Amino acid sequence: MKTYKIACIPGDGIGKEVIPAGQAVLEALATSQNAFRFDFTSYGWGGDWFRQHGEMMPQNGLDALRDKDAILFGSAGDPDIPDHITLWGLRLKICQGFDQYANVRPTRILPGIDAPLKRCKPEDLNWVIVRENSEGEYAGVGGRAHQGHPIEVATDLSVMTRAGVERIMRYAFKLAQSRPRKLLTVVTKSNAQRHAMVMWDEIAVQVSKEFPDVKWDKELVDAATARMVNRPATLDTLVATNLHADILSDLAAALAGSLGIAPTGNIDPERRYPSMFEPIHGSAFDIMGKGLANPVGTFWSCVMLLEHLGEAHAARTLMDAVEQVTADPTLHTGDLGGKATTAQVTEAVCNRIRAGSAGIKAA
Ligand SMILES: NC(=O)C1=CN([C@@H]2O[C@H](COP(=O)(O)OP(=O)(O)OC[C@H]3O[C@@H](n4cnc5c(N)ncnc54)[C@H](O)[C@@H]3O)[C@@H](O)[C@H]2O)C=CC1
Ligand SMILES: CC(=O)C(=O)O
Ligand SMILES: [K+]
Ligand SMILES: [Mn+2]
Repeated sequence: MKTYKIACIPGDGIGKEVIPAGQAVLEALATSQNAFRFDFTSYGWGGDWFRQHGEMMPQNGLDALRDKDAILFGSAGDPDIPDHITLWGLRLKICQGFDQYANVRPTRILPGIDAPLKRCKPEDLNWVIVRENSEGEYAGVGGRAHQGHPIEVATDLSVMTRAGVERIMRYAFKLAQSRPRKLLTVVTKSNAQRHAMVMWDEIAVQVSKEFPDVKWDKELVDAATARMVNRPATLDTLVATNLHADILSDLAAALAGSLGIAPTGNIDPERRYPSMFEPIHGSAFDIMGKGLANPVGTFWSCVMLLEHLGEAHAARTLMDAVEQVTADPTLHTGDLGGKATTAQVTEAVCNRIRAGSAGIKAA
């Protein structure tokens, strides 16, 4: 039987709660479908590892992940360690080390979820945000000098390469082409950022010629926020820089009901390295350790992981189970206005998976 090697990295905060939940639903799927197996290896990297070893993950940690079929990731972020240390020491080390340059963030309003926009029907909000995930504002280029003196200076330089922009544009156009509406919005800020973002726009025009059947438009990022709120149905696939898409995707998740339901894949489209799947949220210091975290963002990320592995049937089964559970408000966690715990939602999804496959076996 096909066995997939999956690295699990819960990381910090509620990552430690939602990743075991994700593993449980994947196990339930494997057991009930009996078509493939998972070989999970868990890594205790993150803030606790940092306290013991002075680093978020071992220097050569990527070597342990290299031969995995996929990585399931929780969050990097610890209340007692600066956020830039935790993020760069773990998540960005993996994303950049494995050149996972396409960060894919689908959002839609799942059944049973009371989204905050009163004029937005569920069918009006069905987006995928493609985030450039390897350079731009998060290239890590910059520095500080004269530290502690009145003349202190600090820079974070946004770096965009032609190769980097071309590959993310091509990925986004291809993804838009694969979706029914074949509609792409290129998010930019080329009015104020007059060098790299102008190149970004130019490359969008060039790459668009390879995709004559994709309708596309351009929107400045500030106006894009308003369009998401006021005219959500005019959007389908969006492509944006690392920082812009980071912000827009939290907004998208909130408009669909909660940060706790939104998934993402950090994809290496060329499959040179394993890709990494994670909920878009962070460590959620305010609720960590209480069993209150919504695991749906992780489950949906597991759906993306399964799709990446080519297990389309299992992916659909899991998404169906998740949607059956969100449809029941008694199974909503606090972020969705409910009282359910992480464990109750997880158990409910596992039960739906088992019931679904029992139904198929009986039929
Ligand atoms: N990919 C990653 O590893 C990420 C790491 N972070 C890190 O996480 C830490 C906290 O960051 P914040 O800005 O507070 O963002 P956050 O996403 O952790 O939390 C923002 C708000 O959303 C709520 N929330 C998030 N996920 C939830 C879930 N699954 N269920 C219920 N409620 C949920 C939290 O309780 C909080 O009120 C920081 O250290 C940050 O750097 C933040 C985002 C992504
Ligand atoms: C770090 C962060 O906020 C993200 O990857 O979404
Ligand atoms: K995360
Ligand atoms: Mn973010």
